[in-house]
Amino acid sequence: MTVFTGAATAAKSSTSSTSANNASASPTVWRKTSHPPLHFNNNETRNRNLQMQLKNRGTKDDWGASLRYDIEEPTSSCSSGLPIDVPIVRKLSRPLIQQQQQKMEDLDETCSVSSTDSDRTILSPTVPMSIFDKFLCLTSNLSGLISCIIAEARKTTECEQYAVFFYDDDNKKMVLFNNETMLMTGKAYELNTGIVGRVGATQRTMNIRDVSRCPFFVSDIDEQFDVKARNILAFPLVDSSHSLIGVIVLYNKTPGFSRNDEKFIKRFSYFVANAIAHAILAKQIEEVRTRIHMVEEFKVQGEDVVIEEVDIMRLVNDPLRDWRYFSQNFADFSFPPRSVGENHFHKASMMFFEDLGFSMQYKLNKRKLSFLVLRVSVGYRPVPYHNWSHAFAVTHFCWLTLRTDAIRRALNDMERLSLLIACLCHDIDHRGTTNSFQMQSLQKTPLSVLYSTEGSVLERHHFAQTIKLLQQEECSILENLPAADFRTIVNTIREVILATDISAHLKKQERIKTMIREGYNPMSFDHRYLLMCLVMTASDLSDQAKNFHNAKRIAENIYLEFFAQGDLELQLGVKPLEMMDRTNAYVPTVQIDFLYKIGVPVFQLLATVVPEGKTTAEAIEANHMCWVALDEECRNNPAATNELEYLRDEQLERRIYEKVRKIDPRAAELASKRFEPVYANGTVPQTQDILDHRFDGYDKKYQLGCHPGSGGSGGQMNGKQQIRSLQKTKSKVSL
Ligand SMILES: Nc1nc2c(ncn2[C@@H]2O[C@@H]3COP(=O)(O)O[C@H]3[C@H]2O)c(=O)[nH]1
Repeated sequence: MTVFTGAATAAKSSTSSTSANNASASPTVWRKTSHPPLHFNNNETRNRNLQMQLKNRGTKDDWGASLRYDIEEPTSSCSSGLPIDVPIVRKLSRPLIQQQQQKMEDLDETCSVSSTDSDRTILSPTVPMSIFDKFLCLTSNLSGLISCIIAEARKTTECEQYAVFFYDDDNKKMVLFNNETMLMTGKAYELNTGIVGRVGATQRTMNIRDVSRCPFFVSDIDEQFDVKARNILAFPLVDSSHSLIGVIVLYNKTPGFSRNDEKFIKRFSYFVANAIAHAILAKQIEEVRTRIHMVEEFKVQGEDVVIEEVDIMRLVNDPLRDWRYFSQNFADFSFPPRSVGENHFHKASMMFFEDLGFSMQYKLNKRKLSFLVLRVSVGYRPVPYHNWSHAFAVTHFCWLTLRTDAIRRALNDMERLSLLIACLCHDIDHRGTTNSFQMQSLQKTPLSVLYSTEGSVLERHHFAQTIKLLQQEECSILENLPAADFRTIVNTIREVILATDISAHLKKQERIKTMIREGYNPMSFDHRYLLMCLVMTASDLSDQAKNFHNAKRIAENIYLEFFAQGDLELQLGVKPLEMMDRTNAYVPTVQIDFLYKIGVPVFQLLATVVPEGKTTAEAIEANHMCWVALDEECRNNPAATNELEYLRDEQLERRIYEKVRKIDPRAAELASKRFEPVYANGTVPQTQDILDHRFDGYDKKYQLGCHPGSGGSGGQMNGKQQIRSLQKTKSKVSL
């Protein structure tokens, strides 16, 4: 059997001592990197091959287009005198030659390196099976697999850069792998163009010593990621079914890629090809799953829920209600709207449109409005906080604001109608996880695939769901509007729903402060936009501007969501934010920070434009004081905050009010203000605690054990300092 270990046999152009790594033989004779060795005993064959080499000299065929090799388990290596672990490489694509036993002395005579033991080992680098085990463990993460493969290749070949191309069999193109979410989204090139395309077409490795002298080199193709190629080792990835998977290009090794590098690559590429083939298959399966999920995402949440005719007729036939039907205090800014009971949310939502005159003014079809309100309510998922009761509470606060003289003067009717609809729909299909969860989670949620490039992933989805509802025949309440007005309202709804992304609000906060400081100018489109965003954000945070009991209980629901997300992230191997990690979160300090940096400023700003809402700023400042007092109480007793139950502790709540009363009696009065249980006229008294959304996590019973967070209330000020700072601010800004 003719056995060779790739003994390099440059054309006899230089002394036999030429190093295997020598860049090339004399300039006039192109070194054949892996041309069939000439050390056959049969002189006739030898001469024929020599003539072929000389004939091909300097032509495109003389470019080290190695023949395909296959790796065969060592069988007779012991008889060949080769070290036991050297795999025997047998050519597949050459005519099977007379099996001849290769004597080691032949190697000395023909190979271009001295055949000492160490060289022989170097000549035939084996690739430890442990590498392939590593590859096979990564087939579910294509990017990770590619990184691992390249790391192994660079470790052995010491190349500077690399590029990976996959073969798109459908379009017969080589596609650059750019780590994008979806496969085959990179730049595509014709097969057979450039070195990449030639290696793909011939399925043969090419080792180009000097790209500037290679006729196949095409810079636009063969130089990717701003690499300036000097030399290239490009090898095909061909799986065990001889299908081309792709091409890997290694750039710039000093002084050039050697025979050994080729040998290594030939062994390496076979396993790499199969590992990548599996990873691509896994990726394609994942993409199909994502596409299926994305199709699901385009469905309106709850669209499978049948809206019963009886429910529609109950709303349609319900006589027009005055707001006093729900409670004598229903129109107070301090009234906690959930207390009317979930069975009244739909009716009250209908009343908002009537009370503001929109039903008459825009000829809103009552049946369609009923259908929309019912369809919106089933569009919310039963998560602890971002649920239908949150949407109702937000819409109630918006209704309170829209009916004030200040807002009637500041905004036109279409803007006010847009705000009301936006509040009702602003969190439709919320999953109880944050935007950053959509973007960071390892498996890329379908929403992040759909919207991640623009940011505000969830808000864009909420808007998409809203528009789909408004376009449904049964819910098209805006059908009687002129097309231009419809577009104006839809655009306004989009802007204010996007404004509910708290990170978007923080970017606008300074502009809103400037608008307030300079005085609201109704002739300014920017001022109108900023005011609508402020009303939307205040409505979204309004639970924190009610009494402390309401604020605390709703905050509990927020942390139920946060902790459930933290549990999910831990399962996914992602470290959750401290405030979402139930074992580390300490709610009082998170609340103190959130109210001081976001909540209180929002209602102070709103109160300067809407004097009728002045009490909301006082209420949220009072709640900030309560959280500071709660923090002091809990710090003395850390064990008490091991669960969220302490937020339901009525005795603790009374102690908080006593502490605050000593500092600011007015604040204590606002924080402790409770409304009698609400019995809407003629309905069953409320039994179930409507603030209660008991919840056991998205997929696991949650283990509690949060401990007080280290350090103060975050930022540079502790709670007491923040209170003093707020009191100073209040004295400056005339509320
Ligand atoms: N920590 C904290 N965050 C809140 C509170 N109220 C609202 N938020 C956050 O403010 C965000 C406003 O937009 P979202 O409703 O999407 O999500 C809301 C919560 O993440 C609160 O009381 N505490």
